[in-house]
Order: sequence, then C-alpha cells, then structure tokens
Amino acid sequence: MLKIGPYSFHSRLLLGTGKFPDFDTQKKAVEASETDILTFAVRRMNIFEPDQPNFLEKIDVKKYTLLPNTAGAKTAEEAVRIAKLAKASGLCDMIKVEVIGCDKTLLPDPVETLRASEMLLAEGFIVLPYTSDDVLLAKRLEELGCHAIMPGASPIGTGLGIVNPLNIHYIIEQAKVPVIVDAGIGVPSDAAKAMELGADGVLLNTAVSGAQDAVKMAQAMKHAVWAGRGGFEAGRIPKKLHANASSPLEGMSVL
Ligand SMILES: CC(=O)[C@@H](O)[C@H](O)COP(=O)(O)O
Repeated sequence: MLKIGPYSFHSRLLLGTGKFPDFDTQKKAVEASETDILTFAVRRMNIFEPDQPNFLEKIDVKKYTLLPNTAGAKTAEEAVRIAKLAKASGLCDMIKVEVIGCDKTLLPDPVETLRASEMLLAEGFIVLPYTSDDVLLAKRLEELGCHAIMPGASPIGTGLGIVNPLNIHYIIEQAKVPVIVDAGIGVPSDAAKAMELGADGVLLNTAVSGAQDAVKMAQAMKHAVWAGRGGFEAGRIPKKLHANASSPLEGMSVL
C-alpha cells in the first residue's frame, strides 16, 4: 500500500491526465493503468462552471482520488491561491505543489516551492511538492512537514528517464515520507528503475499520453511499477566486480 498522510492507495502509479489525443484514449489509458490517483492542473478545470466541457468528462472520477496540482504558478502566493481554489471547489485536500522557475527547462523553483509548501502546510493541506532531485532540498521539504516528496527523474516531458539515480537513491535513503519519482519517465524500464531504487511511487504523464498506443503503454507502466517494487522488496544481489559462477564446481567429480 502507498500511504500519503491519512490516505492509502493500492496502486503506486500516479497518472497525469494532460495531452491525450482524445477523451476516449484518455479514459482507456487511465483504466488500463489501474491507477488510484489522477493528477491534473487546477487551471485547466472548469471547477466553478459545471456546464462547461470538462477535460475528465469520460472518466468515472468517483473511482479515483483526484490530486490537483498548481501548474502555472510561478510564485508561492500563486500556488497557494490555486490550491485554495481547488479546496473550495470540493476537491481533495491533497495538493501537488508545482512552482516552475524556468520556462525553458520547466524545472521547479526551489525557493518558491519551499515557501509554497510551508504556507500550504500551515493552511492544513496534505502537501506533495514536485522538486528537483536536490538531496538537501528534499530533506528541507520533509523537515517542513511535507507528506511526500516528488523529485523529478528529468525535466517534464523529456522522457529522458532518471538522469541522476544516485541523487534519487540518496533522497529515498534519507526520507521518512513517501518518495514519488515525478516527471521525465520515458519507458517502462525507467519506471521500474525508480521502483527498484526504492521509490514509493511513480508519477508520469507524457510517456503514456504521447505513446503511439497510449493504452498499451499505460498497461506496460502498470506492470513496470509492480515489477520494480517487487524487485526492491525482494532485495537485489550485491553488485560484484568479479565473476562468481552460477553453478559452483566445488565438490563435484571431474568427468
Ligand atoms: C511536475 C509535472 O508537471 C509532472 O507531474 C508532469 O505532469 C509529468 O511529467 P511527464 O509528463 O514528464 O511524465
């Protein structure tokens, strides 16, 4: 089970809902992923205009926990405003803090992310900040009281996978709250790698929504997250610098 604050989830795969070619594909991919948590930008939702088209309209949203995110915010104050809007509209009290500091790399602004997280914790939110893979920033966010830490594997939408596995390892090693690797996942092996490193979950969007067969990729990601977690829990063999025969010859007679 993935536990975030007071909430528990069966699936360790969190899925973003943007950039699907059409609503049917989005629906089928979401179902194929067997995710429990769907994330979306509050700014894209007509939360106070129920008559307007809803970008999740084909999805039975009752089956999922909707995790709003503050995409579009460039300052802590903007992120807090967006989070309050989500809460006021009756959405979950969890918020994924996303304060982007650079339009080119879409990397998160560390100072504003920290400030936003502090302000949202003071307001009683369950706070999940999207952060870079900076080890000490992750520690500071946890010390503030954040309920999960979401380090990026690589920049959003790049599909580059985990560019700094050592940092992700350090973040996981020191964390006492769930670590969810978020952004930059390209293929199922990237998701499996994150889980093998000991991540508690993986959040991805583009790898599925942009795949040639989004539904198949959603299914593959589900299996990858499951397999990676299994590998982590099973405990990998230590890496060795020298060979060690799989069928030892000691004690066997020479033919
Ligand atoms: C921080 C952020 O916005 C990510 O959650 C994004 O939604 C997913 O990133 P990818 O599209 O790279 O998977």
